[in-house]
Amino acid sequence: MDPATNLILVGPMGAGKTCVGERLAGQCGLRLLDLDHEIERDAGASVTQIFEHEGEAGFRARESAMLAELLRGDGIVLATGGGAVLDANNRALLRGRGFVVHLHASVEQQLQRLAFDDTRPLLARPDREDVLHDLAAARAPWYAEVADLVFDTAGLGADAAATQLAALLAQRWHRIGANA
Ligand SMILES: Nc1ncnc2c1ncn2[C@@H]1O[C@H](COP(=O)(O)OP(=O)(O)O)[C@@H](O)[C@H]1O
Ligand SMILES: O=C(O)C1=C[C@@H](OP(=O)(O)O)[C@@H](O)[C@H](O)C1
Ligand SMILES: [Mg+2]
Repeated sequence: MDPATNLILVGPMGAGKTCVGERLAGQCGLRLLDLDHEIERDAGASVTQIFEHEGEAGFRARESAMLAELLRGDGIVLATGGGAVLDANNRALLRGRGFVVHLHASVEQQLQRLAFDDTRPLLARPDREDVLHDLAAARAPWYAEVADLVFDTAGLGADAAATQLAALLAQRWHRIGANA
């Protein structure tokens, strides 16, 4: 962890990286960048379209390249995608370029939050619950490897999660140059 730099959110689909990240950035006076949104902007295509045309491997290559580009800068809140921790180089970059928060959500919460979502290609199948359990088991070591802090969003709406996380970060994240 480099205390001088960025705040990075990792965790599974539906944990709230994007929506809690937006609120948190506002509270911390930082800019939110969302890795998926930046990939989509750069590609001129949605994540789903990229998966369709280039496969998951194509998406992962774009994800690694964009992650490296975004983490060249300082002073951002970065909401990653759930699979950004799969690649060892990505994990080294995450650890080296920011304070990493693992936003945790249970599979039950993920299923509820994403019940009507059709923008996540890995969940475009009937056995979503099995997929989410398998991904959680496979990725748990990678989230643990990169995380400086684990924050469980259970029972908290996005606003409350951001407020509580901001309070925790004021104690735990010693950002050089920050007033807090
Ligand atoms: N703490 C929360 N409480 C209730 N709903 C949430 C919470 N966090 C996220 N959501 C909802 O879950 C969905 C996915 O959130 P999102 O921020 O896109 O997750 P991620 O980026 O981690 O995949 C959105 O509809 C969002 O409003
Ligand atoms: O878990 C994953 O592998 C993915 C998570 C998604 O982002 P969110 O975690 O923001 O949903 C997105 O990057 C893509 O659909 C793949
Ligand atoms: Mg997201």
